Amino acid sequence: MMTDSLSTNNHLSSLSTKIDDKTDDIGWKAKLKIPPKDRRIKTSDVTETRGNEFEEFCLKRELLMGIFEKGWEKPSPIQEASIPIALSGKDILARAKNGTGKTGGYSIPVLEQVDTTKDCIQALIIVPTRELALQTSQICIELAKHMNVRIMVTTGGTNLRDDIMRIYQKVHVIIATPGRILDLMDKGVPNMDLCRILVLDEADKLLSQDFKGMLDHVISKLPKERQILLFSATFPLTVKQFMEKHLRNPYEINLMEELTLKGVTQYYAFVQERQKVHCLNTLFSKLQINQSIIFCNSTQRVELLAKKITELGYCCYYIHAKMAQAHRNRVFHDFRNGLCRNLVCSDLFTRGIDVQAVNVVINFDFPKMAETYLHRIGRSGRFGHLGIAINLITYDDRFALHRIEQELGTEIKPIPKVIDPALYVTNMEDEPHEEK
Ligand SMILES: Nc1ncnc2c1ncn2[C@@H]1O[C@H](COP(=O)(O)OP(=O)(O)OP(=O)(O)O)[C@@H](O)[C@H]1O
Repeated sequence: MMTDSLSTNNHLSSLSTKIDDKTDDIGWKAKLKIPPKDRRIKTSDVTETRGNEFEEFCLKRELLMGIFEKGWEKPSPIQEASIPIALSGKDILARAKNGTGKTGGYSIPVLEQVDTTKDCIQALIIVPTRELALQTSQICIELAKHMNVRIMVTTGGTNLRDDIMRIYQKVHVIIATPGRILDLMDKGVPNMDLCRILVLDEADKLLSQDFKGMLDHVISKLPKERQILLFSATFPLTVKQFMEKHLRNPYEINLMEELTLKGVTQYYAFVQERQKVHCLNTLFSKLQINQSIIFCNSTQRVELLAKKITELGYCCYYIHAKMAQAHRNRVFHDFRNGLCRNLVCSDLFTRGIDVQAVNVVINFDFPKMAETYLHRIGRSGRFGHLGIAINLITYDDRFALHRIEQELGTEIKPIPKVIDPALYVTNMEDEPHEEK
């Protein structure tokens, strides 16, 4: 009898534990600090999913908490496609449109795979610019908020000795620009023996001539058994050689039937070089700019134009690679926080930079390459939102305009007298808005 009642009691207590677990299971989500919902219209570039939930990927509870507290309710198409495959340990080449969530597509599986009981570097994420490294590390830190993962960012333009000291403390994930991580590796500072995951974000840029084979060098320092994840919106043929050399039977994801974003309407205005500033002035007076990014083709022109815009009476920051890093950081930080409406920049900001409030991109100077054009206009219309891209085209640019239109299979229309605000202005009533 005794035994029976004991076993019944045990049974009851295990039942109540299960019920507790269950309520806890429901309860943990209710306790999260979820940011206000983003109710802006989104295009099918991010809404056309298979209907998966983040919970379905068998992620650690702590990671799920970070994802939901970031305001990410459901995985975007690239996240649905890449997370399960990356978790299976396969090499991946993933191509998806700008602003559709590639960062989450690799950082979620990276964070999930880190074993926090081990005191060693387990993943290396490389990106082409310092600002992008900062942005990416910020996202990883937010996603890992409830985990014990130690994340470190290391880029040029900062004190090398400080970074060396930090690496000697416990680090699990490093986010770096190529020059700095190679510097550190050449000094034998980070122990990469157990770093089994390498991510190249904006992979085609990292594998371009701009980085002179640096990535081959980085890979030579990693263990033989490793997983490589390549992400970008553009994969020119030049990437093939690298793939054949370093990737093992990679899983290819290509979510880009068309190349341009559905939410971004593109226009051109024919102008003479000397009319460009006047034309920009007209655009400023007519457009409803929430925030804008204006691209020039050289650092000199960035500074000159920023000066002219300021003289016209508009608030404007500028950023390019020849500025001191501390200054660059301040500009990036303040622009992202909406302290100024317009940012003039070089191609430093062409890739990856995510400022959700940008609804207008202006190519003050038209780029030469279709890839550059695509990434530049992708600074607006983030996560399926609306935006416009306006290109100032001189006589000399006319062939490049047609070539890029053809290469991207897209239409860049002549600018109409009036641009319908419905194409690029969302109701920002619920959002913080600073008058300039
Ligand atoms: N699942 C999600 N739900 C809601 N928002 C998301 C989700 N995933 C990402 N985002 C948001 O979408 C924006 C764009 O994401 P991200 O910068 O990763 O895009 P990307 O594809 O890497 O863009 P690019 O090609 O320009 O580098 C970010 O502001 C990010 O917070």
